[in-house]
Amino acid sequence: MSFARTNGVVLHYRRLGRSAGPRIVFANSLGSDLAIWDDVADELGRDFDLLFYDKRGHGLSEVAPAPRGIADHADDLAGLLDHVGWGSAAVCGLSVGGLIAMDMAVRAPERVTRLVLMDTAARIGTPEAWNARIEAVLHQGVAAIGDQIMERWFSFAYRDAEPDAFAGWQRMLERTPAKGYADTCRALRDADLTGAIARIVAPTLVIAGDEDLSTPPELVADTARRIPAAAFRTIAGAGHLPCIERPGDVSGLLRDFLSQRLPAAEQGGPRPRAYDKERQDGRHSLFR
Ligand SMILES: O=C(O)CC1=CCC(=O)O1
Repeated sequence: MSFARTNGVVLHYRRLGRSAGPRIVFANSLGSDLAIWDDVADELGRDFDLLFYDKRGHGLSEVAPAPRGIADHADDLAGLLDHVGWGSAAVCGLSVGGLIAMDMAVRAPERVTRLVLMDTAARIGTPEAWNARIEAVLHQGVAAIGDQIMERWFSFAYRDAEPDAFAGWQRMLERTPAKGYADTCRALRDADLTGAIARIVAPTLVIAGDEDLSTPPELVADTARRIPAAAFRTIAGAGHLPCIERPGDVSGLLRDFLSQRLPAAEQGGPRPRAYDKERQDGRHSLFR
């Protein structure tokens, strides 16, 4: 368990895996903490250098006094990379974590070697829905919306097959500080990267759980189409959190994507011309 003060806030983070391996940092969804990646970490840790963290207002990270936008979350992540001495890394973001990852890929492309966007979109939800959620959480606590959110997070099959785990993930959600949760809802409400993501240059893999009710696959696919070098894949039998419901499928997709040879770009070096040509021609297997 480690902590770093970055961008004016103390973040909780954890490093796992093979320190000489390719680097991946994982950004979490609203109401979750870094435990959601545990099974993925078990599968990827042999080969990859892994960094997990709780975004501000979540898990063991500090709740900042004032609400901040997605760009501030991306700056938090950049500060954490500085703290651990990573100039660049593959960035994997889930839901609001995906917005954080997209923002970083747009504003600091040199830091993002590859991008994995999971169950996310350039714009998520409506201002009205976010305002209603903020009101509910600030007046009644996160538990007041817990049942409703859990229905969107997990497939019915998972709820039936894993009742104890389902209850455990609901406790994670409901223990999120109300202010940290509401502040992140505000950041989501105000975020629209629809135009900006056309500028993403990192090779990108976009993943959707085919039973996701929060960011349905069509919405996720629409975001993939707006990113120049993006491949889109669905995971069968998963809701909004495929890293919990289908960690083997998630790890397999990440491993394939991150193991494809993009030599000099891997740790932030210049991308070879041949690769760009291949990408433009649509011949690279990830960009069909
Ligand atoms: O809580 C939800 O409805 C799902 C979600 C939306 C953005 C996020 O990070 O999670």
